[in-house]
Amino acid sequence: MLSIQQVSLSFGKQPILHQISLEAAPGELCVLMGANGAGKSTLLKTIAGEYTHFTGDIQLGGQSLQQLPAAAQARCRAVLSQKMHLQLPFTVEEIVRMGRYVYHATPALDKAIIDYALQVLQIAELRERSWLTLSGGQQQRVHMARVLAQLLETPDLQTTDYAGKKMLLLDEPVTGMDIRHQQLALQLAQELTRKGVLVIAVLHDFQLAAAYADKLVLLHRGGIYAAGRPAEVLTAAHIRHCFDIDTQVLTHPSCSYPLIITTTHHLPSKKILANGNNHLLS
Ligand SMILES: Nc1ncnc2c1ncn2[C@@H]1O[C@H](COP(=O)(O)OP(=O)(O)OP(=O)(O)O)[C@@H](O)[C@H]1O
Repeated sequence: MLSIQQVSLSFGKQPILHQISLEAAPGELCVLMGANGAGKSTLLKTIAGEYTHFTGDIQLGGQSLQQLPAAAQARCRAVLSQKMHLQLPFTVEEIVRMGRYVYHATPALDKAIIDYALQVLQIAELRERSWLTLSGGQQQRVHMARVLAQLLETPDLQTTDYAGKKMLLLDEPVTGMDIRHQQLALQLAQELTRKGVLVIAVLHDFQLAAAYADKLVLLHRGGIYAAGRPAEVLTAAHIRHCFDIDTQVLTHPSCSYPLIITTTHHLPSKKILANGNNHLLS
């Protein structure tokens, strides 16, 4: 469904993505990981059509992304960005409704899908509230409901097969969510993959990535350092190289994925801290 061939992208003279090649199939949950600044959001935004000045080729369903009109892109993929800048006091329901603008569906179908998305994300009781007054985790759930409303064609997760038709791009979707809602959001993503949706998600949490990813792509300095099943990619050596921390990768009899525990902590030395932050140490 998604084919990325030798994609490179710079901002000014600064190269950010280098020769990225990646294939992702319908029904796959592909997780992008990497240290801060590795290029995850830039890659996601490029796939989302936000950055068009790349070299190489990105094909979506056999069509070059650059040939697909913006409206057609919006109907086949939904995007949850890392940062949402909303200054106006939209209600929760109004924000979820924004997901439906790309369609010209009947008001009854729009309402049924919005109601369904609000229920799935457990925010139905917040529907009249101003988004500005919500907690960070609640705001994130509203945005998950918005992208769900954009993706769905029927108000359920059973009747429609989306294979080859829909892609969901999630940039740090669980940031700010408590552990139960993190699980809820990723179980929803997993459920969507079972209906054929291709999901690409940026995650920072090793454990969540290991538990939910079908394919894990580890980015390092704008290139792909490793890609494959979580157990192949999340090795202590790869983590050491890309994150500069030591870990132990464990197996557990009741767990089908690797468990990662950190074994060393690399804080700056006391001398460096003292030079820069005297007031903190006094
Ligand atoms: N619009 C931009 N103009 C210039 N540089 C940018 C721009 N967007 C991102 N960068 C730079 O590109 C690099 C990759 O940024 P990106 O946001 O993709 O990283 P990331 O892997 O998502 O990091 P994080 O984990 O911190 O979210 C960083 O060095 C960043 O400063």
